Parts: sequence; C-alpha cells; structure tokens
Amino acid sequence: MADRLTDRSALEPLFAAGWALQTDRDAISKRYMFKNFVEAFGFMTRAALWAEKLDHHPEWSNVYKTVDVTLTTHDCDGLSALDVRLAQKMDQLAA
Ligand SMILES: C[C@H](O)[C@H](O)[C@H]1CNC2=NC(N)=NC(=O)C2=N1
Repeated sequence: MADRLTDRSALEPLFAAGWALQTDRDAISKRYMFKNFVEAFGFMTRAALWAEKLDHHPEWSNVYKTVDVTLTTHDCDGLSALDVRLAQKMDQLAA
C-alpha cells in the first residue's frame, strides 16, 4: 500500500516538465501531443506495460494524436511516490 507523498519537492521537476496539480483533487495531469495517432497509441502501449510492471495505473484518454493523463493513487486517496515514478517514466517514453 502506497503512502501519501509528504515531500512535495519531488513534484517540482514534474511541474517544470509540464505536469500540473489538479485544483479539485490531489492529482497531477499532463497533455501529451504526438505527431499522429500511431505515435500516440504507441506511447500508450508502452506506458501501459510500465503501468502493469509498477502495478500503478493512469487515468487517461486519447483523441487522435492527443493523450491526456491524470495520475493519483487511489489506495491513499492522493499523490504517492508511485505517481512521481510513473510520470517520470511516461516523460521518458514520450521523449
Ligand atoms: C491491488 C492493486 O495492486 C491496487 O489496487 C493498485 C493497482 N493500481 C493502482 N493504480 C493507481 N493509480 N492507484 C492505485 O491505488 C492502484 N492500486
């Protein structure tokens, strides 16, 4: 079971990389834009395998070449270190 993130400084590099805190819940979101649908769906496929490996899963949606991602930890009802890890991994995969 993941613990709620107490050291919020871990989020600063993610804000610099385009992630933002949601206003209505303890969650971070980012919009990824790709060249086309195949690039967007390829990203989702690779991210899904990492999500499964980390046993931590995104809330996300895809329209054509746009992927909207929200990360939070349902088990602790807020952000945990797992969200930071998955956000970093997704940024690597999208680069
Ligand atoms: C039983 C299972 O490991 C848990 O329910 C995991 C699965 N994936 C998860 N993903 C996310 N985002 N939050 C969770 O709390 C969570 N819990």
